[in-house]
Amino acid sequence: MSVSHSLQLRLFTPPPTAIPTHNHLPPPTLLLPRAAHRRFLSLRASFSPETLVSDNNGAPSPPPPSDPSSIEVDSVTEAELKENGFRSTRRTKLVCTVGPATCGFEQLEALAVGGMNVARINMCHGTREWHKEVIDRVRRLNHEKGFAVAIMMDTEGSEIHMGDLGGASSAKADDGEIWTFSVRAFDSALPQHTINVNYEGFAEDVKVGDELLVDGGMVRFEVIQKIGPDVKCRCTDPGLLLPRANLTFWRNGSLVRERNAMLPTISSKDWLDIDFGISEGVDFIAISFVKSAEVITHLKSYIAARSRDSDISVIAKIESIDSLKNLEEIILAADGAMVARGDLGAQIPLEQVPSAQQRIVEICRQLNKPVIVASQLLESMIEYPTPTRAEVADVSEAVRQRADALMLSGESAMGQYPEKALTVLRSVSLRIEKWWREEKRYEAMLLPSVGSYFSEKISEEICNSAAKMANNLEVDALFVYTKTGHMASLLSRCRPDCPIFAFTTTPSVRRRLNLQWGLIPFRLSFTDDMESNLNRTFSLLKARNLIKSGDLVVAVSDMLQSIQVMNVP
Ligand SMILES: Nc1ncnc2c1ncn2[C@@H]1O[C@H](COP(=O)(O)OP(=O)(O)OP(=O)(O)O)[C@@H](O)[C@H]1O
Ligand SMILES: CC(=O)C(=O)O
Ligand SMILES: [K+]
Ligand SMILES: [Mg+2]
Repeated sequence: MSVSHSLQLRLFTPPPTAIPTHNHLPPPTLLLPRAAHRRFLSLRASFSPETLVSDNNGAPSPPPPSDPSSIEVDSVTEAELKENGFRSTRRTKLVCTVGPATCGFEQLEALAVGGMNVARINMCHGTREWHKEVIDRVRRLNHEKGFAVAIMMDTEGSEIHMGDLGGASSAKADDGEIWTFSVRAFDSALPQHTINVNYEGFAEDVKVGDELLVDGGMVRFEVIQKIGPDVKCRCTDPGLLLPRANLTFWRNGSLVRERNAMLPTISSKDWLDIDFGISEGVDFIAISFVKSAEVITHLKSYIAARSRDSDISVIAKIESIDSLKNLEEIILAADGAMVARGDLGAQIPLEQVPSAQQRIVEICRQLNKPVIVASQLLESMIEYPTPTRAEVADVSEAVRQRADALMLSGESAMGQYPEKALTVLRSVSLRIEKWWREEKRYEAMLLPSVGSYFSEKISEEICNSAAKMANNLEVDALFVYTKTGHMASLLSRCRPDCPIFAFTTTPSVRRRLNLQWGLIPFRLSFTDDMESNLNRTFSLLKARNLIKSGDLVVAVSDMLQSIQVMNVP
């Protein structure tokens, strides 16, 4: 088999008659037939000369269908593009945890309209039937209203957590109060000031004098007495106890984890949930409390064997000391990562969380994996309609670090102002992104080569060059034609100034691209003939008023490894 790669750099200038020339291109001087105006500079790396990619004058391409509906993009993006143009589209993606406050069809639709790119369901809470209904509603929303909201299933993991408070939505623990934490299964209602704990070994593992942290320290207790399965604790830091909040215990200032470190990352209940996720065709599975790369590799091969066609991306949640120790290899094995600051902040000192976040975001970018910054971004908005200034600063910092996505947890799952919280994420993202572009704050981040094969390295070089060209020429958009989504993610990694229109053939790839920075995923059927793909895309997008004549575009594709620069005819 012959191997051929071509890196083509084309400068396509349309005839001057009908088409306004972009101010970065010199006006053409002669009126010639169309083909003669295609000035191209081509730089080719090829292993076999006879397979050099031609100038697309080979096989005739099928005529472009005239039906404009054969390109799919979500209605919110479409409206945004029409109203404000390319420059103002949001680049940072938004994930919303769906809970009792947002599980209805209209509520989900309001989130989608507000910019939700990914809906997260947390298997810690609710029944499988409940989750199935949410998945069905999101699917219906996509189907009926043209959204491409992806679904992320988050596993429970083998953490130690409280029971469900006997149906109460929360309970207040006051300073000095004595509460009982028990592994007993209570048949009837819970006695007052009693908390059920899910971990059998709890009473054996804790010692009198240990500090017990609820929800990473939102509420604290001191262990004062052990009576069989019951552990009596005195509240030292008062606060609100939420159903199934997680529990950690500390001894002499450090986390005790000898025993729960032996618990599997994926519990037997998690495997059932994963089977459920696979059969429902979720787009992402996020694995809680990942300790090593092996568990990710293991899960990925399990998914591959179970679901031949539906690719599910595996997101490693970084929320434990072990995951920080094995960070590079975990991220390398996974398809993406989440900075799960809630639990992370319970496992390492709080003041170390910001630097851990920065490191995780940076490594993900270098290894070309999408990264989500999660937890407490707008925590006060669970109760109040406006965020604190500190929360806005925290969101800004994550956007400034150029994370792929931000996530709402309780704010959207059970808060009073889910849509308002989403609006805050959206407007802060837009503002910080704009500021970044205006200030031309290009970071001096070296993007190492991530591919193992020569053809992958070529793709990387093409994307790096295309992104640089797009910035230097101040083009309106990058176009990428990608079957697997890989070229799109390589462009996203460069964090270019302009939006990236990612054309892909399958709905599931389109949904998964929705997690990545700066990508506007479109579904479009295309061929190996780039000339015909481009012409077809131009006419379809023009018919929907999404682009106009004269817009300057840089296009790359993973079928024909090329870079083309052109004005929309
Ligand atoms: N499906 C659900 N049903 C009921 N309550 C939910 C559901 N999903 C989330 N919640 C509520 O929203 C809160 C925040 O949601 P989130 O999923 O971020 O919580 P978490 O338990 O802190 O996360 P994790 O367990 O992954 O660390 C939860 O503590 C819970 O009270
Ligand atoms: C999201 C999550 O699991 C955490 O912050 O702990
Ligand atoms: K979880
Ligand atoms: Mg967690």
